Amino acid sequence: MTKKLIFDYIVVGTGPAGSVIAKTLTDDKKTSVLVLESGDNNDKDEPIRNSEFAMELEEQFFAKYFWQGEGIPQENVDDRSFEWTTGRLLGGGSSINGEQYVRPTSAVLKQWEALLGPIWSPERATSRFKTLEKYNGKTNNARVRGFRGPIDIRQTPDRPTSMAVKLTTAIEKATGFPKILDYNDPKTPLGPFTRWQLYQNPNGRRESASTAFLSANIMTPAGRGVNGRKLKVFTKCTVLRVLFSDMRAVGVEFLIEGKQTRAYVRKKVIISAGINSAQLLMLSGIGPSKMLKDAGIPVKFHNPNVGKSLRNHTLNFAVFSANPDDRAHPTDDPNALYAGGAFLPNPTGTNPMRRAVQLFGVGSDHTLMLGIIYLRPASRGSIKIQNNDPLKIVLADEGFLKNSEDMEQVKNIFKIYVKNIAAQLASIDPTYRLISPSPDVIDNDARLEQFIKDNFEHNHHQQSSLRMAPLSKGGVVDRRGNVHGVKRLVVADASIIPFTVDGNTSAAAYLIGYTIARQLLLVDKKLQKRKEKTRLYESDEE
Ligand SMILES: Cc1cc2nc3c(=O)[nH]c(=O)nc-3n(C[C@H](O)[C@H](O)[C@H](O)COP(=O)(O)OP(=O)(O)OC[C@H]3O[C@@H](n4cnc5c(N)ncnc54)[C@H](O)[C@@H]3O)c2cc1C
Repeated sequence: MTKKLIFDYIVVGTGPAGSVIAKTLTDDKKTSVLVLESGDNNDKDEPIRNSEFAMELEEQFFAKYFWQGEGIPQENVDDRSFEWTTGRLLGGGSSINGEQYVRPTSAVLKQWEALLGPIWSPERATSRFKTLEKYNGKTNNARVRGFRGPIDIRQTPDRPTSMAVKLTTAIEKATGFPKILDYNDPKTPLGPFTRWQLYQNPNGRRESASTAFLSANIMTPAGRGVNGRKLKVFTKCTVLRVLFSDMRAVGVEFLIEGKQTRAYVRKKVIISAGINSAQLLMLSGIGPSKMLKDAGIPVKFHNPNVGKSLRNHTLNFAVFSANPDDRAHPTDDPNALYAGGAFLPNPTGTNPMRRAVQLFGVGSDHTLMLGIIYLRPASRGSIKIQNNDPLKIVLADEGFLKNSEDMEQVKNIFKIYVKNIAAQLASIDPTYRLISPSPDVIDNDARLEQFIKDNFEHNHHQQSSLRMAPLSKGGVVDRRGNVHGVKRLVVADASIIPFTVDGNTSAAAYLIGYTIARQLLLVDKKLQKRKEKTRLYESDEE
């Protein structure tokens, strides 16, 4: 690679945020974008295309498709360590995740708007989701759903299994929330439902950021933009740091085919590296000055907020015996993946209209597992670099259950929701019995606490380590993703989520990527107009 690489923009990472940015910026066929992705293009691999592998991917974290690593032992979870990973392949996390499509609710987006202004309002978010999605499902509110966008969303299955019907009926009876048709309708954010909305084509294949935004109508298999699109995508290429001229980002240094190389920008560098974005900022001299100095990195801008405020939802499971005659998946739809679900408020009755709990059923022949996500954790973690080696894993402390309030909330979910759902399920079909935790564990506070620790997991919903907020309010980037303290450097991905989202995180990452790409284009347009005006003015003067 001898030619100097110069583009209008460089995008690091092809997860939901990076992919939508790359496509949106190059739509005009004038703007040039270089995309650098550490992983390979595995879109054709059976485990990636075939949604039936989703659960296996989540359990096995295959080295071929995932970043390999663990976070630091979690003090409040008996020093257990948990995977610190995301997809390392085209599409990032969206190519290996559990496919659940959940938009953040208006309650959360109102917080975003109050802090950051109208570009993040619930109304604008709804309008952007409409543009992005191609909803293949039912709703009572078609005005808020999109049916022609690039991301295929399948509501599935058409005919729910008896297992899903029993579970959701039990949730309905146990909580008093009636079943809902479309949980992504901002008007119906709470209640049980039999049909999940999954990132899938109509035929049940996985829809990822790669298949939606970097597909054959956008680029060739070699990563070149088609139909005049000025796009270049390099895979197997790991960005090491951002290059600066004074305080202005001018390019990046990266490894490709084992060689250290540089690429430069005319406009901006955009980091969309997900859980690795904080590390990239720190390696580039933006972060807490003491940590950077200790690591031997020259400080470009001291910002103690970098890597702080990391959040993740908690995940636990309750296991029920099931009726052997009930099927886990419909015979005609093995890609349905889940046996019903629900979004519920805090079980103790505080904030009764706000989502705090996500439930999802996973069936097998003789059991029903109920996944329980607590969506409003108060605990915060942090990301620290160990030294100036870009390939050295960070010290990721997820801070699970650090705030004792979180343990109380998870216990309440078991004591109130799980116990009542178990009672209702048993009354609907006595073959459904709560096996784990057993009812006596739920009734014993100390044993329940231990069960929650032993059984603790997470759903890889890491967010907010580079919060989008004013500097004085713990921010790392402004409302348009511009990194505080330097110029021409943007972060756009799940790491900038300003307030914890109340559902899975990839929809928020798509929203962030798309919104920021649109803002960049808008600013470019304004600058262009200003330049034209100046030119006119100058020619009048001549
Ligand atoms: C196992 C699992 C299950 C999940 N289930 C769901 C689910 O069901 N629904 C849901 O909505 N969300 C789910 N998530 C979360 C969701 O996938 C992420 O929130 C989402 O992918 C984040 O998008 P992103 O664009 O911020 O970053 P990512 O998707 O993480 O993309 C970052 C990209 O940057 C690349 N990259 C990183 N560092 C570098 C570097 N230095 N140089 C070059 N490239 C780099 C990575 O390889 C990756 O491709 C799950 C995640 C995991 C891991």
